[in-house]
Amino acid sequence: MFNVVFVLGPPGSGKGTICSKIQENLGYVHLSAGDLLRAERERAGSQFGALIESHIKNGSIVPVEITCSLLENAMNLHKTANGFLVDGFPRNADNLSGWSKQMSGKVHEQFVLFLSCPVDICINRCLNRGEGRTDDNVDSLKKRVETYNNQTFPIIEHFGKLNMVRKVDSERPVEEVYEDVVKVFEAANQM
Ligand SMILES: Nc1ncnc2c1ncn2[C@@H]1O[C@H](COP(=O)(O)OP(=O)(O)OP(=O)(O)O)[C@@H](O)[C@H]1O
Ligand SMILES: Nc1ccn([C@@H]2O[C@H](COP(=O)(O)O)[C@@H](O)[C@H]2O)c(=O)n1
Ligand SMILES: [Mg+2]
Repeated sequence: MFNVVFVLGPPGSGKGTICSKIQENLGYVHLSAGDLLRAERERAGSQFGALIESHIKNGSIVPVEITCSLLENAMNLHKTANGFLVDGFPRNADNLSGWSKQMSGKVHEQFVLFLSCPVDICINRCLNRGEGRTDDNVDSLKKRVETYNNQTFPIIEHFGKLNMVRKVDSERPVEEVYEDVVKVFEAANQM
């Protein structure tokens, strides 16, 4: 059974940055749903490239069957990992129900790491990220934030009702955020 930590927060809240550091130090494997979708978009022969790009530009959510299969395939490549950081998933009700259908009995969901940061700061971080992403522009970011507010935040609230959310303020410098994140992992792994 794979241990899974979902990592959620607004676009630009620092999910990828913090997950890299956890992967480096705590033996969890970082799987970013967005990165997996971008890789699938670029894969020669993929039948989903155009569909994925259209969702990415519009800040909308790709059907779960595609994303969940990419995640499960990636997990199966790292069978000895301590656990997986599933970054940017589940993002909406379709993601959540599809994941439950495909993954129940195969994973243990430890908790949800919620990186909380004001949206104006997040948008500025994305606009200055400098990675050439097709969705790091003002139009796409407006739509991504709308999707986050209307579809993703309710998923965080859903997990909150199950007492699974560990919230960390990610408006602060990376090192400070990471220090608190490590405490969350230490507490979870002592139980
Ligand atoms: N705590 C922080 N303080 C300042 N800048 C940060 C912080 N965390 C991340 N950044 C920077 O903000 C940008 C976005 O960070 P990152 O890619 O980790 O966010 P993300 O949550 O994964 O975003 P997305 O949802 O768009 O993939 C990057 O340029 C990163 O270096
Ligand atoms: N569960 C997901 C995750 C992401 N997407 C699409 O990818 C875009 C970029 O995601 P990042 O986490 O890298 O910011 C996102 O806006 C979605 O279009 C998705 O569909 N499902
Ligand atoms: Mg990211």
